[in-house]
Amino acid sequence: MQVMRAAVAGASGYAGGEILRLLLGHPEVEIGALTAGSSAGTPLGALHPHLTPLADRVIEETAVEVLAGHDVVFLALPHGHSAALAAQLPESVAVIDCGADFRLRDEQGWTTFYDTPYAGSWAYGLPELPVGGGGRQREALAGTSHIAVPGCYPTAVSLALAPGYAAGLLSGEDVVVVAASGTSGAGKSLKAHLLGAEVMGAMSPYGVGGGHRHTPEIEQNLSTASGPGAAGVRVSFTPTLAPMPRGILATCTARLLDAASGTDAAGIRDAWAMAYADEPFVHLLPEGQWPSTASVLGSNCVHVQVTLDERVGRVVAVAAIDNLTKGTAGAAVQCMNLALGLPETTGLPMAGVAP
Ligand SMILES: NC(=O)C1=CN([C@@H]2O[C@H](COP(=O)(O)OP(=O)(O)OC[C@H]3O[C@@H](n4cnc5c(N)ncnc54)[C@H](OP(=O)(O)O)[C@@H]3O)[C@@H](O)[C@H]2O)C=CC1
Ligand SMILES: CC(=O)N[C@@H](CCC(=O)OP(=O)(O)O)C(=O)O
Repeated sequence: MQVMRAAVAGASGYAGGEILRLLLGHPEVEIGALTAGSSAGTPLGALHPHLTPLADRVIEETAVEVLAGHDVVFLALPHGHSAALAAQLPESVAVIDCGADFRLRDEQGWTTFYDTPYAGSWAYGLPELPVGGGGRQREALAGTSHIAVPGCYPTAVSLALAPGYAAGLLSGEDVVVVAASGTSGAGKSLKAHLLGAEVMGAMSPYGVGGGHRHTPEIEQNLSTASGPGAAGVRVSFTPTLAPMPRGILATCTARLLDAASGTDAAGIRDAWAMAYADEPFVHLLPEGQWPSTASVLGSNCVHVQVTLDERVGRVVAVAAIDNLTKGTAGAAVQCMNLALGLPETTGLPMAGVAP
């Protein structure tokens, strides 16, 4: 097969760096242009010393002329930059956008949570998401040329809870999610609250009270899993910042639907086991073993566990991912594989780095 040439815009950032780490191990891809903003002209090795084979490659300016001429372009830029760039790239180029710009199908949801104009929506890049009524989201991705990579929290939360919605077990009201993220989720540019002394040894919530922009994306995904005709899903989502560089641990609880109130813990487990039996990257852990961010570090896997809190009639589902791998760059490469017609798992790590 012909080797594909891939360009990475935002190569100096955390997401761009992780895409490059994965592409270095991808057998069907040759790394083309590396572009960014203020760091144009800098050797990549000065910014990502861990990417040794690319240390001498010099970052270029992010411009259409530099990115065109590749088979695939990864956009790992701040929100609001993707639409203008993507519109100018030739149609033959597959575009995989790690930003939020094209994730939401509902314009109202976008304008409530984002401050840039609504750009529309692209095929949503969470292949494993069950689609209510049958099928998976991957069917919408095969051969598509423009894909919106999910946000990191929506990936963890959606995969934790979706089997319960696809199986018609969970109520869409009264869903509560608390998720912790490592600091790399906030990007590389220094932010006052992420300076070492403040974040080390502390866990703190942010976006409290329904203000986090991933809320509509999580609701969109769980509504997709519920299927047409089902009531929409409303989520109370609280993110927290954890003193670790990478990882997301999402703890999600939802009430059993009245119609499913006779379901016991074994029945819940069966629904999750069936949903993920054939998914290469989503692992329902053995009973009694709970996900930990340490076990998915550097891998494209999602670890999931679920149980029933019988006393209060709530399902408790927990998922762990590496926010930079399955939460961004791994998902982006998985989407590229689907867009280009390659086997979905090509070049993606199944094993984490531990201890
Ligand atoms: N970090 C994460 O866990 C996740 C990130 N994402 C998304 O991925 C995208 C990148 O995030 P992340 O890597 O964390 O962010 P970083 O802040 O680490 O990197 C941002 C990148 O964008 C470049 N950039 C900034 N402004 C411009 C500009 N005006 N023109 C060209 N390039 C520019 C930067 O270049 P320079 O350094 O030269 O200024 C840098 O390469 C964002 O949309 C983010 O929301 C999605 C899911 C999870
Ligand atoms: C710890 C932290 O700050 N995390 C980021 C989420 C990063 C992410 O998923 O990115 P998108 O911006 O692409 O949606 C946040 O909460 O904003």
